[in-house]
Amino acid sequence: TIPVSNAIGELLLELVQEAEVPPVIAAVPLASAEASTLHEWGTAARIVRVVRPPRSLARDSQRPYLLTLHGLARVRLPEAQNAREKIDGLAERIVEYPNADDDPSAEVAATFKAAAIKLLDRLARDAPNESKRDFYVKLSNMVDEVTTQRAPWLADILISSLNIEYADKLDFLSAVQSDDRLKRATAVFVKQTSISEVSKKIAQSIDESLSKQQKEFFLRQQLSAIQRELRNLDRSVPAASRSGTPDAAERKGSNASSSELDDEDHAEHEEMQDIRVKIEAMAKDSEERKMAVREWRRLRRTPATGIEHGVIRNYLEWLTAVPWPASARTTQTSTSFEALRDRNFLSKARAQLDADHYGLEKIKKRLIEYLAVVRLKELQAEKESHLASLEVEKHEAQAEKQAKQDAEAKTSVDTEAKDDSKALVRVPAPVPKLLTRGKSVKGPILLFVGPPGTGKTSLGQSIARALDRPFQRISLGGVRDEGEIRGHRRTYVASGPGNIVQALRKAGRSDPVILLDEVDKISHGNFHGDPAAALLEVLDPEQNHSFHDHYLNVPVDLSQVLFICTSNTLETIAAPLLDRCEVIYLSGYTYDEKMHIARRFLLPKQLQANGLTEDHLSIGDSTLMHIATHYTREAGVRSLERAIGAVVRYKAVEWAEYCDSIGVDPNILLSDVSVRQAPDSPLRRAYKNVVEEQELEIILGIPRWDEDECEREERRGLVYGLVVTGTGEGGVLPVETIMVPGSGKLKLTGSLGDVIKESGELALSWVKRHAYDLYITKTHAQDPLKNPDPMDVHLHLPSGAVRKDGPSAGIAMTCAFVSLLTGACVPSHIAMTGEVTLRGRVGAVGGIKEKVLGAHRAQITKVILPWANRKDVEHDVPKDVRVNLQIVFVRTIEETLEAAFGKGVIGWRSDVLVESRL
Ligand SMILES: Nc1ncnc2c1ncn2[C@@H]1O[C@H](COP(=O)(O)OP(=O)(O)OP(=O)(O)O)[C@@H](O)[C@H]1O
Repeated sequence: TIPVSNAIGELLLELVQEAEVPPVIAAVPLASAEASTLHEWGTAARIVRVVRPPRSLARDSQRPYLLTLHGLARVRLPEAQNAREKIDGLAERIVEYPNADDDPSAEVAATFKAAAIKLLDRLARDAPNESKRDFYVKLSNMVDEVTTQRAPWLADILISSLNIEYADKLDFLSAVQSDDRLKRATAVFVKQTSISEVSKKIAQSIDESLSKQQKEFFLRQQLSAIQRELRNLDRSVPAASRSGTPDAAERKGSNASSSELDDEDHAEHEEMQDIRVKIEAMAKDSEERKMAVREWRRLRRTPATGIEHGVIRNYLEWLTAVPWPASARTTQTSTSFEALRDRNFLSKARAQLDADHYGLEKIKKRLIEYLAVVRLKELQAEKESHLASLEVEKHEAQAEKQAKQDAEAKTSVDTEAKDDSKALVRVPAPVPKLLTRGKSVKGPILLFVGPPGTGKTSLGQSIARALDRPFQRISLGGVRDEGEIRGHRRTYVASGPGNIVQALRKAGRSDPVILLDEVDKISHGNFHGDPAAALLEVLDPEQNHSFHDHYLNVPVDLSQVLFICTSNTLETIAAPLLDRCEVIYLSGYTYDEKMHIARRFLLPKQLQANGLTEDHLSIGDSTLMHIATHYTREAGVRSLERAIGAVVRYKAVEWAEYCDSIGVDPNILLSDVSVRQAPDSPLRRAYKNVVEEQELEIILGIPRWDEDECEREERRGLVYGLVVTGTGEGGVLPVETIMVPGSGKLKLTGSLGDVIKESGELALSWVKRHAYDLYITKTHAQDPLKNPDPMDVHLHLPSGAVRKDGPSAGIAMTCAFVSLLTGACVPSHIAMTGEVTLRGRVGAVGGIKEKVLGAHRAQITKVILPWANRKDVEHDVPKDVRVNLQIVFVRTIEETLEAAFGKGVIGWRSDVLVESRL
């Protein structure tokens, strides 16, 4: 059955209706699919049926007639080339009937049958479905059973019904003789068989290479399809049947609106893409990129539901989140170098430090020097790397030029008959390196040492602000495990990177300022490794460009990070760590400085934090001073800030109650309230925006330091020494002595170390040696502790739980023994520090600034210090403290006794004042 155009269809229909027997026509194919000329051979066929298109579509001229024909014999068109126009008019006389009644030879028929069966078997094997296979099998059986005479007829049938090239079919149609037809059919079948064999082979090999990936792909597709189905199933369960379950409401909510929780496939895909983009942004050939690529591949291979998948994914997230220099450079150069290139950088930095901190002049000066050095080095490094990149560009241009020249030379060498002298051996010039890594661009590591609350941490923040870099703080207090700094290996459950890498990630840039807080509180070697040793690697500029974090397991470049350490004391810091740092001492503030800090920084900060303004609350100088002296006793300002915060909060409550009572919004200013005040009401309260000194007891409670003041008394055997506590704060410590019945021994208590014990014994020995000169005994030979009655001396330093050591209490203990044995008292406004020798000399001691400031805070008015410490007082003690304090410098114990007890109070037999100079 073939479609024919409407015109031909109408004609044929007429013909059929007019004819008595079914008419015979010639069906002639086109010479090729695209050609407009006819083929020379066609088929004579009887018309079986002509079908008109349905009436509803009749007007549609595109709709063809369907013509069913019964083929009878081959026909030939001698004038096929120009038969086209005649055909359109349906010519009557055009064909010849060649005679094709000869018998084929048995041999040719057998070959034909073999070829046909082979092809049909192959087609049956490769058939995509059952019915096709049956079709080929039936044909094959027909071929097998056909007689030699009928073989050409079967060849005609096979060629017409198989999927064979058009040109081959036309060629076959042109054959008339039986043998010729069989031979041509055999050739076509052999060709078809080999085509199908080759294409099967190709398909198989492609299939093998794809099957692994496809298998994974198909499985994943199936998995997600199953998950989707399960979700749909879950949604279709009636809400009532789930209402008893705890998460019913939640699920109901998610059904109602298409929540982002449903979109997990999409989110998952986006996250993976994000990781991918970050990996691609990493520097080529860098360790981190290699590692990331390796892990990425592993991730793709592991099933998404496995534990391993989560571990690798977590690792990749960390690895890609660290700001690696190459990926970060583009963003950070623009901002951090911008700040450094600014001509006013130093003056701006100075202004920043001044805006954040009061006083600390020497420290600020040192910090400005430090910042200047950092700036110079960074700019220098940037210039060098710029030059290096120019060098690289130059080198690349040269290499390109050289390659071009070489190519030209080669062609000329080829044409000039292989002249050896022209063959140039070029040695490539070494490629200059880009200075991107391993280049430390910072100054020394700063270590701020001082008592709590003296602004160490906030100075670090100011430095970061001045450099326009992110600030991160890592608290090392109580860090016992090396893993906290270096991370834990990935084999540990729930492992992660150390706090250095975490800080880098949070900073988001490879050049932040990282403050290592409380380095003195880090613990040293134990069975968890040595965190202090790990810190050494972090801080060593020679090593930290390839810091090793156990979790990431690739070197991390810390050379761009500015590290600043803080500590309360130097005593517990390991020597190698101390060696890497430049120590800057912050020794505490005088009351005057505290007043300034409170007024300019702490009060405004607390007002803002508690939602008030200066209009709502003002605290007078004397009130602030009362808070500082009676409620705090510290080197820093942290307790002061807390106390001010408590006062501000108290007033904030008062203000809110007041506003509620008069019915106004608490946001308005106090000055506005007076205008809008509501008429008198019984609920109305009063509000006073000034805090007086006497109100403090109601707000802050009973002063903490009043009792201590009272306890400082003038007493036999009691002397006040000056100390520095473990946190670096200076203060006053009483040295108490009493006589108890005994046998002339010395008893020392109060958690004393060896050195302080020895200096106690030394002081007593000196007093015993000079007991006669001091009018304690009547002869040189008498022991003051055995005469008239045998007694023991007990020396105690209060705060027994706090460990004390050092030689600096020497003169205080000596004075205490003298007071105990003579009965004379040292006034309670005097405090002293100094080491004694057996000869009665007074030696220099440390911590003078802290001690003097501590004495000043404790309202001591006279301090006795060793002569050798005059320079410390001159350099370190603020002028306003020196003005308010009488400082006496002493060289010997005799001078100390005179300064402590008063001139002439302690008698001295003058005949012994001659000391041997031998
Ligand atoms: N000179 C100052 N000027 C202004 N504010 C200051 C000054 N010194 C300290 N402060 C303020 O005191 C508070 C405590 O300071 P910070 O936290 O820096 O103390 P720290 O020395 O780091 O203490 P710690 O040793 O306990 O860590 C901060 O709010 C800080 O702003």
